[in-house]
Amino acid sequence: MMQDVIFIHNLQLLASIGVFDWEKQLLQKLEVDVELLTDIRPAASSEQLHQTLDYAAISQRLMQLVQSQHHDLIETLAERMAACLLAEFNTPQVTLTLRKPGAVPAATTVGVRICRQRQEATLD
Ligand SMILES: Nc1nc2c(c(=O)[nH]1)N=C([C@H](O)[C@@H](O)CO)CN2
Repeated sequence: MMQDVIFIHNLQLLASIGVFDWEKQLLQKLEVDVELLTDIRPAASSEQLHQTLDYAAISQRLMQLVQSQHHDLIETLAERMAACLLAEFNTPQVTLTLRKPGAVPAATTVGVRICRQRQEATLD
């Protein structure tokens, strides 16, 4: 069973995000954690970056996606991020947490967590 994980924790992004008009006029801080299922053994034995999931490339892609357009809901952005990672990187499953720390002043943070699998994925 494939159970290794490449992860990125607390990737900080500036995004045009929110349902209210004032939120369309500025950028707000978002934080992302992602975990991508993989098998690290081929890369571990070959030491070849192309045989694993490049966390720098994944981070770059998420930053690019966030900057591409305004999103009203963090749900929409989280789904787009997970779909993008499943389509463009060699992983059968993505778990993603998206936080919007400034959204509720009385709370440390708020957000969503989703787990999405590739349609044709078999996990064992
Ligand atoms: N479940 C959600 N609730 C709310 C969202 C959201 O994206 N998902 N967004 C807002 C506003 O944009 C808010 O962040 C402004 O402070 C409210 N609730």
